[in-house]
Amino acid sequence: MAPILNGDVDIVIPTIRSLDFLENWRSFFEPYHLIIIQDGDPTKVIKVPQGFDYELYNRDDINRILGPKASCISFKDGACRCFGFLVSKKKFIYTIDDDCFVAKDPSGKDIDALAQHLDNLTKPSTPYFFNTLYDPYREGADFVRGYPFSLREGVPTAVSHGLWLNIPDYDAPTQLVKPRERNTRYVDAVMTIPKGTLYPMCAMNLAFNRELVGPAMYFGIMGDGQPLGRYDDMWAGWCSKVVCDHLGYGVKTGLPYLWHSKASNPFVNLKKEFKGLFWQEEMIPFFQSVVLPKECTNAQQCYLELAKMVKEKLGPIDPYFHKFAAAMVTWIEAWEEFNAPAKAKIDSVKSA
Ligand SMILES: O=c1ccn([C@@H]2O[C@H](COP(=O)(O)OP(=O)(O)O[C@H]3O[C@@H](CO)[C@H](O)[C@H]3O)[C@@H](O)[C@H]2O)c(=O)[nH]1
Ligand SMILES: [Mn+2]
Repeated sequence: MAPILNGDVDIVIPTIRSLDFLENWRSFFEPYHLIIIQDGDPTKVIKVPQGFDYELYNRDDINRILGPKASCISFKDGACRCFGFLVSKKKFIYTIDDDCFVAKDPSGKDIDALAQHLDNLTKPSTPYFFNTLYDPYREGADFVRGYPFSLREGVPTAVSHGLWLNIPDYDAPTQLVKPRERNTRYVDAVMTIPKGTLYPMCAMNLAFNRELVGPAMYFGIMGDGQPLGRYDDMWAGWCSKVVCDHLGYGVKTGLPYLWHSKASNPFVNLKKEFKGLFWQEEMIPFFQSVVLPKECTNAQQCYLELAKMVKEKLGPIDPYFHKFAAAMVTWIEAWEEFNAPAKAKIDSVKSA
């Protein structure tokens, strides 16, 4: 793949707090364009540190730009970040939370997380056969004996999922029983998540190829007025993984690390997550059973088919999933409006 230029990347940041953390990233982020999604009170002024090239959207902007379609963008939840994915025109997206800082590798060197993500996204993935020496395209590694030569070309990588030192991304029950647990383990590896395997995608340190999988990176209707929160990135991770598996794209996890500085309140988190803790026992078998039609040849078409399946298969769990399926269609309508001129198969879903 051609080398990535600064102009090929947007950094999307959801914030309901402050952007002071950007000072810590200045040497790595200053050459790139930022898309800041200001959640919460639109009258609050969020200061962007001097010298950054950015566009900032608050709730009033989202409502003005999307009109009635704004209903598919969450309010009072980090899920609002997907509005930035929608309005971006770039090939690559990196999204990061505002309480994440530059981590150091075991040698004490600052980790340029964005550079590692872009390296992950420009090298192939190996979803069809696991390489036990991890990333075979990395300097100093290769495919091990017995690895089929017919599979060594790999497939395009659509998602790069990074990790976090210090505060781990635990669910509320785990946070409550292990309040002082910190992740101090730096694992020097990047792995492809095998085809047919789901994973808990965390949006704290996440990059993806917007052209390959952007339409499937919808973070759902969470937060204010919704029965669920903190399953925004999980939902997008399950949807994008089944879409990548269907389209023959790869998903990687591992390096880079960043330093997650703040533990969110476990009691607030428990309230947000509560229904998800048991609904996920039905959502995950649903995603594991998804088979997308071969006629679906891009992420938009796959996503509209998924919306139909969500309505049919998850709708019986709770009326929320009917709303969710409708929001998935609205998201694609907005995506088409902002991106692909070609009309996706929206009519067929609408008539379903
Ligand atoms: O109402 C809100 C709450 C938060 N944000 C912004 O979203 C990110 C993540 O917030 P926070 O760091 O408080 O949440 P964590 O529990 O550490 O993060 C995990 O939960 C996921 C969000 O569901 C997140 O992707 C995971 O990493 C910050 O930038 C907040 O400012 C918001 O915009 N609105
Ligand atoms: Mn956090």
